[in-house]
Amino acid sequence: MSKQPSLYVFPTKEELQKNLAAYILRAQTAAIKRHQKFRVAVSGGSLPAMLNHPALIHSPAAHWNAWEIFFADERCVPLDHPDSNYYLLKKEFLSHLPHGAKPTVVTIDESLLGGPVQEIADTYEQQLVKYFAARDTVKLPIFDLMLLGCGPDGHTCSLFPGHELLREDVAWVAPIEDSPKPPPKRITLTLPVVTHALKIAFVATGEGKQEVLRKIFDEHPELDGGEVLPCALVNQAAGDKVAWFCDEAAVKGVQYPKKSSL
Ligand SMILES: O=C1O[C@H](COP(=O)(O)O)[C@@H](O)[C@H](O)[C@H]1O
Repeated sequence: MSKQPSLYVFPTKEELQKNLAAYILRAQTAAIKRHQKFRVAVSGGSLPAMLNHPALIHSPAAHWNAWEIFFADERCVPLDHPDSNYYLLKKEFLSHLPHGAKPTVVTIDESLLGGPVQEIADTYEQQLVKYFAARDTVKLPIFDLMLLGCGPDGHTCSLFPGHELLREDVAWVAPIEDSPKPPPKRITLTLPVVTHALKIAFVATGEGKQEVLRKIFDEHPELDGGEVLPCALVNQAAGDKVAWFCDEAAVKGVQYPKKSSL
């Protein structure tokens, strides 16, 4: 059995969204069967808009009230600020859900903004402990699904190339105060938490992602002692739990074997 991530490529945004919806609903159904809940972590950036498709939003297979939505990373700004990942998710996805759909959405504690970022991270981690500890009396939470973006520099969540946070192996949620991409103050799930999820889906589209996808899939800097990009670290650690959803523009020039259907 292959232990490699799957790289799915679709000819249109519409096809990508439909296949992503099918993948998410499959993960949801399996999770509900296992533990009556669907625990998913969601990124900001270009990801929330990809969820906005009738194949997901209006699917009769979606059990919204079983969804527990967490943030893969969040910017330390008010929840109604355009930089907030919650704000984006609400605008692009949550506000489009059918009447009566009431997923649980776990946001950062806004009352802590302005104080230490460490406290915002610790408080978010305590929220995770509250949701996960009853089932997972273990070292790490087990998300049913991570829905992640990939920045043009290879970052995911708020885990940036070369940053010391990539070595964090105790905390579930960590603060970052020097994010190279604004805003500088954020919190993020840590790499061990991300790679411990049952399934991890990346979405990367457009020619702006070509170069980084070539590096992630075709180059092996670790063999030459080079710097491994955060998205590549997830690929390495999580193997066939990882599925990439891309369009043709993003994978132009990528040699890694591609798939066209789930
Ligand atoms: O800053 C962030 O960027 C990444 C990637 O965003 P994208 O627009 O290139 O997809 C995103 O996944 C992360 O949640 C966000 O905080």
